[in-house]
Amino acid sequence: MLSEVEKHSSNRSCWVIIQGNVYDLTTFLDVHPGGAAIILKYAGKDATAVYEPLHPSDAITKHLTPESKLGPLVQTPALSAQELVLKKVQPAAPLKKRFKLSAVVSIGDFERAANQNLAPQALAFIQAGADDEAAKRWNERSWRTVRFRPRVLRPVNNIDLSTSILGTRFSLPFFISPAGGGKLAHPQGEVLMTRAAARRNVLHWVCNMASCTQEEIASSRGPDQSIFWQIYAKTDLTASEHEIKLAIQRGFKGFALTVDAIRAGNRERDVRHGIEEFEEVSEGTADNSDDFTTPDGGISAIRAPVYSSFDWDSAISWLRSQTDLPIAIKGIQCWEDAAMCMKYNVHPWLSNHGGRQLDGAPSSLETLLEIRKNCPEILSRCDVIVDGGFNRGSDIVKALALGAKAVGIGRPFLFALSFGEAGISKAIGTFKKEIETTLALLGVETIAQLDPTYVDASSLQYSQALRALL
Ligand code: HEM
Ligand SMILES: Cc1cc2nc3c(=O)[nH]c(=O)nc-3n(C[C@H](O)[C@H](O)[C@H](O)COP(=O)(O)O)c2cc1C
Repeated sequence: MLSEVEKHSSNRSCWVIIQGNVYDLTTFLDVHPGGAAIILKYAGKDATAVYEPLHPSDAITKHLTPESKLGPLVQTPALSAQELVLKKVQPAAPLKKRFKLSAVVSIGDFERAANQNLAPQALAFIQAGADDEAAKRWNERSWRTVRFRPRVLRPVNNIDLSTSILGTRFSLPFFISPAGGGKLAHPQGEVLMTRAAARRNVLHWVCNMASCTQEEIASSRGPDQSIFWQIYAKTDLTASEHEIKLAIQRGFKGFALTVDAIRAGNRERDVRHGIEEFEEVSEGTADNSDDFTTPDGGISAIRAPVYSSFDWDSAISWLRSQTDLPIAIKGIQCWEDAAMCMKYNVHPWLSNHGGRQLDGAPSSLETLLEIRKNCPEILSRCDVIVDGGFNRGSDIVKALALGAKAVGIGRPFLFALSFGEAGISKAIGTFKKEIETTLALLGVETIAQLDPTYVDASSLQYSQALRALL
């Protein structure tokens, strides 16, 4: 049990969890080639995320006695990750003033509200992008470089936003993107997203790192509600196979394999949170200039290791051996990989993970335009999904006009979740209203009527040069 491990957190008794097993490293501390101090930092905790990149795979068998292995951690992985995440969030000080839902006017206001209402560490985890967060900023700004070419004197009476995503019909062309840590925003977590999605007939593409279990989410579904499941392939592929099997039994109607995160991105906003940067200096203060240890990776570091040996052939045949349901590959960042999706009969999901993985990655707009230029048939043969930086309905319309089938929304819905189900519902309604207004002002009534003539993306090339300054 995790609570038992936590009791052994000193040099008198030092237990550490690595890859799901508990080790007693007390006697190993003095002979550890990396020194005792670094291990003691993780005493009583899970050190897998920091251990793995630093050690050869046979380090444990070579350097530890068999008795050091106390056994597997008795707990489901989903629960232990969740417990760890929630433990890391310092309780927010009681709020004197809370941002109220009725004051939210735009999607951006949900982030302003979250800044006020959420615990700072939860906020840092959700907001974080990789490195200097340039990709995260560019995601949003790149869409702003596209302008519309409205048509006038066209009858616009009934606007219909319904569309199909991977073969299932939904009322709106955007969806709740898979994003872990819902309970950081609201104690009930992702089930509230599922419920709000049911009311609005919007897709909730559930994340396998969700803080609610697959079962809780599946059973909170409304009648006839279709939800999809996103997976990371875990190093233990049989665990992922089991998860997919259960998802199929529980009625999930589509899958995504996320491929842009075989390592966790360097999310410094998350890592920096809570670090005390200054220390009192007095004569005799120890010189610690050779202390090369860095703070643990914040909440982002708490995740199961991802299987990193797939190539296209093995990944798709593995997925196909598990399910016949439609599959999207999430994290496509160039037209060549989108063409691979088409070749393998899966759907490309153009995403840079909200700028959380590789800073310098293209925004989904750039990848979409690459596809239009180099291999436009992808757009007719696959459902091309895009995400990253969408916080205006008008930007969603730009993506649809350029050939995207649906748009994923990540952070805005996490911020909205801080208001519970009502917040999610209001966020969906806000996007919907903005899309309807945009379509009316463009002179179209349905998504099918949109095409690239309604937008002009030519100024993107000039803005690209400015990206470095963002
Ligand atoms: C399961 C117990 C562990 C064993 C058997 C072990 C073994 C080793 C070995 C053999 C090395 C030398 C690697 C090399 O030179 O290639 C090493 C280095 C190191 N280990 Fe561990 N280790 C353990 C746990 C940990 C933990 C929990 C941490 C915490 C983060 C850690 C952090 C480090 C660091 C920072 C280095 C130095 C890496 C470098 O110099 O680049 N180790 N360890
Ligand atoms: C806090 C957070 C957690 C996320 N967790 C996952 C995840 O577990 N799996 C995944 O495929 N994508 C994950 N994403 C990425 C989102 O699915 C999506 O690609 C991204 O958030 C879109 O960018 P946006 O936040 O600007 O809308 C996460 C994003 C955030 C912000």
